[in-house]
Amino acid sequence: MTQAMIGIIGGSGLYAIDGLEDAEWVSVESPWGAPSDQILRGRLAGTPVAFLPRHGRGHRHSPTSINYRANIDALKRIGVTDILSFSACGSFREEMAPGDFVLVDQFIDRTFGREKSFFGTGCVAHVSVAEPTCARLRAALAATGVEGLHDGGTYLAMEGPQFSTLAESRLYREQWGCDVIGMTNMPEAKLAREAEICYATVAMVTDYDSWHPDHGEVDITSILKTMHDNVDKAKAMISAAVPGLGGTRAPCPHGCDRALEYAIITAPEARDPALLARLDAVAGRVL
Ligand SMILES: CSC[C@H]1O[C@H](OP(=O)(O)O)[C@H](O)[C@@H]1O
Ligand SMILES: Nc1ncnc2[nH]cnc12
Repeated sequence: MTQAMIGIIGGSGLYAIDGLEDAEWVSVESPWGAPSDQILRGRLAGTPVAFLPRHGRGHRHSPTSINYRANIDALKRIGVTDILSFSACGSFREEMAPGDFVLVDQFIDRTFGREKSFFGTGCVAHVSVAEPTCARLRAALAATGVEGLHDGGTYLAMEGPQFSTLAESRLYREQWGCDVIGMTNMPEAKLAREAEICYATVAMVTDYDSWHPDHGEVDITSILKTMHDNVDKAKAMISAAVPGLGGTRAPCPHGCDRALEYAIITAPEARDPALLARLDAVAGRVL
């Protein structure tokens, strides 16, 4: 039986968490390059936790330059079974107001120019991301009952780093039915699925993007202020959710932890040994 270790990826404004027992920042080497930062490892109410600041401490990496593969590989390598991703986002819904949190259940991936898979020439795999976040983790987060929580929402992942034009904002909201927008949760969620790690996103609303007639353009100063106000709520949510996810971990009822079971289609004799070596942590279970 697997022991749960909860990975927490902190987005803009969330660069560390407090209250971890035996906390230490550890360096994790990955064959996929350098992760965003060291990982803060410790225990929360006895449950092993590994925290990674997505942009690095001091916010050094842009959404495009984050090495998402190294981040997910490093978390897998130190034993993470479940990831709670925390992210700042813009809102397309009047009722999803700045300060509210949205438990994302779907994504539209409009990012480009990022490495989106651990697999490729020499080892081809196709996993399903029809349900890109884990319903079991979402339920645990919903049960924390923090104020202003919306259970379900579609997150538009854009490349950035510039915010959207008004026409894009209206398109995503009116034609595509998106609820929130951010720049980082893709390919992160896809890579977590390839690594067989359950993944859930808490999108923390900081602004109304640019569509809202009463709120004007997105402005980074007010985003950072709202984000600053959101951080305590995020930390409270982490403290409330993590203990219930700890202990011996039954197989995920939604199959996130078995995503690779039938996904690799390259014949064993056609596989590239160099790529297989890099896949040791991510896909070692099935290789
Ligand atoms: C600081 S606003 C733009 C920035 O914030 C979000 O990052 P994260 O998802 O890591 O919180 C957004 O996606 C942009 O990268
Ligand atoms: N409006 C917005 N668009 C993209 N990413 C964001 N992060 C926070 N607000 C955002």
